[in-house]
Amino acid sequence: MRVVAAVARSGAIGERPTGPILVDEWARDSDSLPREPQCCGIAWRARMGWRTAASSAALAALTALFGAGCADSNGPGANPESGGTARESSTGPAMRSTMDDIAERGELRVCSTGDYRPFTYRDANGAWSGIDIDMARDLAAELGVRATIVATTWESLSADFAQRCDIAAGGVSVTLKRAKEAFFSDAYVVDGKTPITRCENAARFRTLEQIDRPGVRAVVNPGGTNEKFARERLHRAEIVPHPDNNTIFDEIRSGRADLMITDGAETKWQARRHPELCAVHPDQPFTFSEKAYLLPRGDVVFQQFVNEWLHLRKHDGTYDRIARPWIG
Ligand SMILES: O=C(O)C(=O)C[C@]1(C(=O)O)C=C[C@@H](O)C=C1
Repeated sequence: MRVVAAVARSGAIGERPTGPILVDEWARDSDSLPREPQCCGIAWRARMGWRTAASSAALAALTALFGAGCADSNGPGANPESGGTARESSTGPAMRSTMDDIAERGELRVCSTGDYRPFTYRDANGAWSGIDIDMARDLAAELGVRATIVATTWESLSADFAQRCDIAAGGVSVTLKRAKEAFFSDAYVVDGKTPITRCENAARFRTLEQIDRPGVRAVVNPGGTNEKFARERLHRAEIVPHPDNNTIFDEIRSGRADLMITDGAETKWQARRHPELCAVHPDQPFTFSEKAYLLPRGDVVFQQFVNEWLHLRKHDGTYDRIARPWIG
């Protein structure tokens, strides 16, 4: 699993970067990130880059709300003593945000599935753990509220999120389908789909051509990007649905299924837990995908805050500290 140190450090807002800047396994980045110009109390991060293009209209509205001085940090309003207008307009009518609802409620509602380690897990006693569970708790602490984890499923994630949650966390992949309905935070992990199988079969299932053959049983959890991948890419192999993602790897161990194609991070975690299972080329997966937090559509204020928090936590050691016990 690779970690995104910064999604895009150059280019104007809305401009697609040449590619994510990656660091190896949880490596710490240096302090050498370029400083972003602060504008009207908001860091207009160039690293927000192309993903923010989706919210450019909302950003434009925010810019208008906070004043034209935002456009030029050397322009009128940049210096509070210059008598410019930016400061005045920033005290104008406040833009209502999920941030305000969270503060009033005293609670951050976090949708999570609890079935995808190392990111989210709910044990038999109902206790939650995982990298993204701890990260969500850290976000709640930063907001000065309690975190309430709201159990959801991959099939009902989008609907549950829209109705019941402020954020969804737990290995959520960025997809364009979801991006039509919600915002995403910046990505914090780059991953992709790769096979996991019993080790004696690892050489047999390296390519999709090898896997997609009659007689091969690929077990699949419903509702997420795994199922989408399997249904789009496997036509001759048998797709074996298994509804419980916490017991799905037992299907492979027992021999009832031959393999599963899932995210590299999960194959590594499960292979460490079950030595008879092998992650097949988890660092050269079949696909490119990113993990991010799902956020309310249109709420640029909350999105900006979450991105600032995430950026700092990726660089102050918090993310590494939380992730290390899960990834070794
Ligand atoms: O849908 C997504 O966002 C996911 O990445 C979740 C998903 C999936 O693709 O089904 C990924 C791996 C886990 O095995 C469970 C769920």
